[in-house]
Amino acid sequence: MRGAPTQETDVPQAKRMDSTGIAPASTALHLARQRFFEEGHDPEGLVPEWIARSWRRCSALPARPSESPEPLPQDELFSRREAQGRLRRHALPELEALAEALSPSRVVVLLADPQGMILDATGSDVFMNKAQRVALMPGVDWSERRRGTNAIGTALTESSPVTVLGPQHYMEQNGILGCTAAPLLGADGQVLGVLDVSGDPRCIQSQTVGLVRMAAQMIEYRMALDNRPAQTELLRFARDPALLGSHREALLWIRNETIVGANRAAMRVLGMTFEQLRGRFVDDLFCSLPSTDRDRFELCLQPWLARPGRSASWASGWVGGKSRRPDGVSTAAEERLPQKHPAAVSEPPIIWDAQRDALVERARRVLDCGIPVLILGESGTGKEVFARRVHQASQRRQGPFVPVNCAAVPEGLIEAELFGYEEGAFTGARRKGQPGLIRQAHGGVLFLDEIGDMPLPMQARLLRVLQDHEVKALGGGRQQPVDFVLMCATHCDLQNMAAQGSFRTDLYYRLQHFTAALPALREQSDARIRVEELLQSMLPSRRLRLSPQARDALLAYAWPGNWRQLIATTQTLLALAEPGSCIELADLPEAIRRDWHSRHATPSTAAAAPRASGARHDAAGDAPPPMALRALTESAIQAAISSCSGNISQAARLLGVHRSTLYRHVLPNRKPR
Ligand SMILES: Nc1ncnc2c1ncn2[C@@H]1O[C@H](COP(=O)(O)OP(=O)(O)OP(=O)(O)O)[C@@H](O)[C@H]1O
Repeated sequence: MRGAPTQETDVPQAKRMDSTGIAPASTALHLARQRFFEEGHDPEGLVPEWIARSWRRCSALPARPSESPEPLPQDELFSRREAQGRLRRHALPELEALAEALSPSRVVVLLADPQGMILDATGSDVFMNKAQRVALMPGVDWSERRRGTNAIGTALTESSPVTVLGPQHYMEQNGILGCTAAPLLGADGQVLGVLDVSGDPRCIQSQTVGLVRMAAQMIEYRMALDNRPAQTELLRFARDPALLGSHREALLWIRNETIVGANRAAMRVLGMTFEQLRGRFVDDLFCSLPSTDRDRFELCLQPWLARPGRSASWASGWVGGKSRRPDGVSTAAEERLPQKHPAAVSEPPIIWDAQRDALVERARRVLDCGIPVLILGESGTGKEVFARRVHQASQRRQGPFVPVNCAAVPEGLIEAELFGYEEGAFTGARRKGQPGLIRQAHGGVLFLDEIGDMPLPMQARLLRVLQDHEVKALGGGRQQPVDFVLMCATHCDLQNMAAQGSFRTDLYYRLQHFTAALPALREQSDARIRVEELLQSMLPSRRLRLSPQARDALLAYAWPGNWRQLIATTQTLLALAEPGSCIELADLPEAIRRDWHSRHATPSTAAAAPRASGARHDAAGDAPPPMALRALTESAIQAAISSCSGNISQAARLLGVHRSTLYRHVLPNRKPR
């Protein structure tokens, strides 16, 4: 059974937390644990009701949840990810934006499939390492059956957002976690997956809970619009016309005048559950419906639905299916609103200029002659966006564009991923073998991102493929001809790496014929104009304004994460602000506020600034600045990287951490792929 549209009761629970952790609730909680686990008494009244329900369910399980679950083998995890391609396509950008918004906290953002299997994780590597100790990582099943009461599993079972803090977890070992999760629901009421933020229990604040729910709503909205069931019409409505076209608009799917689907916003606006809505005639709910597919219409609620405080009229619009014109003339499906509210629904705009166009054109000419293109630039400068534009402009635009992030593929798997493998090539190989990404790029472009991180033996194999235009899969088989052009990207100094022996010189000479260097945002003389352009194209969709101070802070900020950081920040501001409101300096992320304060500091404001931005401040004024530890870490990392001539894998070995951990430090805004 699908529950009420939202389970708000867990927010106050999170709110009750103070800076010492779960203290206010802890006495009752420990008493509840003792009574339940040692004396067998029901915990009702001592813990939130969904925790009590879950503990009861877990104690009735035939087998105790596992304390040390083994993660799935890599290839099985790949298959599970492949099976959830659509979910991941819509959810991963939100995971990234959430991790960005929560980055100062020690949290990880997780995506799990409808069975509770964690597919993806991104966020603080400090907490990621801790989470791995309790197997909170991709490839592990966090259903209630396997891991007892926990936010992912319990949200799935309850079909409702839940927060589980510290000892509320069924298993004692999971008491180090604070987790808040929201199930991702399809229009037909099916659970499509779960979005979760986990961290130290003190990091799970009511703001975290709100952000997770908002991100879940955003994912559900994108998925809903991406997959309208056949023969249905979509009625879009909202209490406030400004919400039309945003992820907060209500959606009802209607077939033959009957409701067959609804999103969470529709359930909330109408005050009905999915079960109460499904099968109902749409005329039962509304006195009048739009007679055409106009995008603005005063919609009137049936008197039986009207309640004090519930407004009876909304703006609305129809999409697709048969037209509701009075003359009964049918029209083809029309997706009108997304075009009218582009920034709210569609991807953020790409800001381009004539200079980049000229660079694309030069790269296109080179690519069309079969010569590799090397793109240089810091993380987030748009190297992949650029590569895709070159591909789209090239003669190979009908062929595939296959991106591979060499830094994100585990070292042991990169060979199989790239070159493919034959049936039974190694333990855990998929039964039918796999063609490999190089062969998938046949007729198109292979884009190797972070080529500087490709292991040396792989570089030798890649070079052979580039020379022979043939590829041979692991585990035997014959050489197969391949026709692709290579585009590569890196933020490393490949020439220096080649001189130091950590990158093959012959491969370097093969790649460096044409390089396109993309400047960091802060290096562009017209950066302020570019940032303004992006803000101008995203903010009006929600009728948002910027206070002069907020505008100045955003325009003057150096954006170390470049476009990626700028977009994630703007999307978070859009998500959090009320439509029609004015964004103030205080609404901006701490780093941007701090930067603004440091530039506008007078002797007296300098002392007040950190306090205003919420940072800790020592009364004596001689405490180390809050960033000292991070600065120390960064300088140790930079020293290790330079002593290894930019080779991340070597630097990671030197520091005794995994290279993906190092990448997260060097490129804090990397996207998972
Ligand atoms: N010119 C641009 N205008 C607006 N958004 C952009 C622009 N270039 C890139 N972006 C956005 O910034 C984000 C990062 O882009 P992209 O992945 O191309 O960067 P990258 O340099 O390849 O990063 P990395 O090296 O970390 O893989 C994406 O969300 C992309 O849409």
